[in-house]
Amino acid sequence: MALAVGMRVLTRSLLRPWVRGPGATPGRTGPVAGGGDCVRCFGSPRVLVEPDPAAGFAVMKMRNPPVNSLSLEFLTEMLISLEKLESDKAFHAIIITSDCPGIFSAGLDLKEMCGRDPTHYAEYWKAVQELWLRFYLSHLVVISAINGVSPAGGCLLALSSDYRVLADNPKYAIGLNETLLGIVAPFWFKDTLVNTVGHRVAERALQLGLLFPPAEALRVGMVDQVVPEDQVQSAARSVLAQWLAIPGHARQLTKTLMRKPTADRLLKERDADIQNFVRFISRDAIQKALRTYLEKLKQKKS
Ligand SMILES: CC/C=C\CC/C=C/CC(=O)SCCNC(=O)CCNC(=O)[C@H](O)C(C)(C)COP(=O)(O)OP(=O)(O)OC[C@H]1O[C@@H](n2cnc3c(N)ncnc32)[C@H](O)[C@@H]1OP(=O)(O)O
Repeated sequence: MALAVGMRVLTRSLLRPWVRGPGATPGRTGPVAGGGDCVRCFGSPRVLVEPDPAAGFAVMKMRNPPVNSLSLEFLTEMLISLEKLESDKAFHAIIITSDCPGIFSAGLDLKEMCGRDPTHYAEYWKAVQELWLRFYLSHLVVISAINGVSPAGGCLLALSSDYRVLADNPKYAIGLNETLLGIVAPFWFKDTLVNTVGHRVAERALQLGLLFPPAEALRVGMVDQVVPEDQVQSAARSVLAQWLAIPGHARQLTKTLMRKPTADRLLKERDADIQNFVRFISRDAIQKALRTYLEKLKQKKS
C-alpha cells in the first residue's frame, strides 16, 4: 500500500524529460555518457532512461552512487521507469546497465535492513519483491550489460534478465554471497539461481556465498557472454537484435511459461515471505552481523 502511494507520488514528480549536464533544461538536448546527444532521455534522480523508440528499446542506467545499493527510493524509481517503458508500445526491450564506474549494483541497501523498525523492514521487503517480480516477468526483453561487480541483490537483478553480458574484468565478480554476511538468500533468490545455473552449482554457490569472476561466471552459466570491458554496451545491443527478431507474442508467452511457476511461488506466499523477512532481519544476532559487515566495509578503506 505504502509502496503504491509512494510510486504514484514519485511518478508525478520524477518522471519528467531528463536532460544531463550542468544547467540543462528539461526538454532540451543534453550530452549523454558515452558521447552523443540525448533528446528524449527521461528518468529520475537515480535512474536515467535513454530511449531509442525507433529501434524499440531503451537503456536504463542505474546511478545511485557510490555503489548502486538498492535503497527503497532507488527501487521505487526503477519500478516507475520500468512501468513507463512497459506501458509504451514503442518499446520491446531494455538494457540495464550502471552509471557508477566499476559497480553494477552492490545489492540490497544494508542501511535499509539495519537499525530500522519492523514497519520499515516490511515496506522495504515488499519493494524488493516487487522489483524482482516486475523484472522477472516483464514482457519486455531485458538484457543486463553488467559493467561492474554485482553481489547478492545486484546478482538477483542480473539473473532476472533474459540475457547477461559481463565485462571481462577480474574485479567484476557476480553471485549470491548472502551467507558471507550471515544472512540467508530467500527461496525466490535461490529459485532464480537454480533456474539459471542448475541445482548443484546453485547449492554450492549459495552455501559458500561464491562470487564468480567473469570466466567462472561464464563457465557455470551465471552469465551468457563475457566481452572486453569497452564492448559491453555494443555486445548487449547486438544480442538484442536476435531477441527482437522473434515474434513478440510467441517469445513473451514462452517467457511466461518458463518463469510463471517460479514467480507464482512468491505471489502465493508474499505476505508470509514479508513476515519471515521482518522476523529474521529483526533478530539481534542478524542485526549484529549486518553492523559488523558494514563496519568491515568501512575499515577496508582505512
Ligand atoms: C529471509 C531473508 C532474509 C534476508 C535476505 C536479505 C538479502 C540480502 C541480499 C543483499 O543484497 S545484501 C547486500 C550484499 N552486498 C554486499 O555484500 C556488497 C557489499 N559491498 C561491497 O562489497 C563493496 O562495497 C563493493 C565491492 C560493492 C564496492 O567496493 P568499493 O568500490 O571499494 O566501495 P566501498 O566498499 O568503499 O563502499 C562505498 C560505500 O558504500 C557503502 N556500501 C557498500 N555496499 C553497500 C550496500 N550493499 N548497502 C549499503 N551501503 C553499502 C559502503 O559502506 C561505503 O560507505 P561509506 O559510508 O563508508 O562511504
